[in-house]
Amino acid sequence: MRWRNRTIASADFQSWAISNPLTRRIARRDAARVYDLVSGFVYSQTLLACVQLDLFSRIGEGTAEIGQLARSTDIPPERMERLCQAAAALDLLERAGTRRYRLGRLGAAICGVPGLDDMIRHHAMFYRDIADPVALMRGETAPELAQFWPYVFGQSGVTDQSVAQTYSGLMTSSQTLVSEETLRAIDLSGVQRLLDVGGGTGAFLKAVGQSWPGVERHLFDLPHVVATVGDPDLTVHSGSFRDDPLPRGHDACSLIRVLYDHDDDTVRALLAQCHDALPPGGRILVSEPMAGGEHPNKAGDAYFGFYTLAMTTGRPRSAARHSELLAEAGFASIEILRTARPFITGVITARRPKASI
Ligand SMILES: C[S@@+](CC[C@H](N)C(=O)[O-])C[C@H]1O[C@@H](n2cnc3c(N)ncnc32)[C@H](O)[C@@H]1O
Repeated sequence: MRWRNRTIASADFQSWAISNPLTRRIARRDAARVYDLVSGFVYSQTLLACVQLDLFSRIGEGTAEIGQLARSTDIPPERMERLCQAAAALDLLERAGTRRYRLGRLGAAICGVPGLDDMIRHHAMFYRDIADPVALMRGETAPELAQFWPYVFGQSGVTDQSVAQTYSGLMTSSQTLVSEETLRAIDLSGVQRLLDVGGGTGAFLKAVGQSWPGVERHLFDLPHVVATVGDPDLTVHSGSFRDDPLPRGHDACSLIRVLYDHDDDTVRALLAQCHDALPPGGRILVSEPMAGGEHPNKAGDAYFGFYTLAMTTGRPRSAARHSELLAEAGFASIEILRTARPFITGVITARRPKASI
């Protein structure tokens, strides 16, 4: 490895590799990847500008001319053209003639995911938080995300109904893909009563109802969050898992995108609570984006690593680490399930052993 890196890091080797027919392809690919790493932030900001200016919905299914887009967004035409060209380079838009654009494949895909535009918009805050990554890592900044997701600091943190509504709205809209992936991976046959702990506005339980209509669905979340649940088919329990006992009488419980918000001590206490609340043989389901452990991945380790850093709490965990924490809480039959899009979520199930008291 040391030899490999020393060789690759040599300028002479780089210029030889790019002209040698045997190594040219790899050298070009690596150079392009480095270029993308350097430019990644610009790409993200291009996307953010498109979303903030509603370019995708302005263009819709048709085409739009630069002058028209410039007038409707109050951006000078020359700059609008720059943005459209940048967006076209990223497959967000496509050229449809001189100074005219239609949606590109990625722009169309973004329109097809409900709530994704809101998710992208809230990244403006995250980007500000990571603008000085070293200061963030040293703890010298006051990240905005820590204020945006105040519930992680406990029940008392949420006092403003509008704050609860904003983050619940984001969670609900981003839940569609997570539910899809989770429900594709798990089998709920035999489950009679499911408690979704930290269930937000009930989007996951709604999806459970569609795929598993026989399952009785219960939701537990903070008082300000459950106040936004409008589904009469759900039984709602309000409380904080930090201070209140979890409701009993369920044979399964789920934690969807809950654990990565919290430190190990909170997670240990919560898993122990879930274990105690379940009957012997009861199932627990954990679904959230996961880090890669020995094989670091972009979504878990890079994106959520920094996201939770900016939240100033929580961390992404690998499936192996989740398994350790589940075993520590007394769970057995731990299974790491495969999902088609692990960058959206990873899924683990386990059971309270039949013999445990
Ligand atoms: C990241 S959101 C996930 C919501 C939902 N499970 C989803 O995937 O869309 C985390 C959820 O945990 C809830 N939560 C955080 N701390 C809590 C606590 N102490 N007691 C109960 N729920 C809590 C939040 O209110 C929020 O709804």
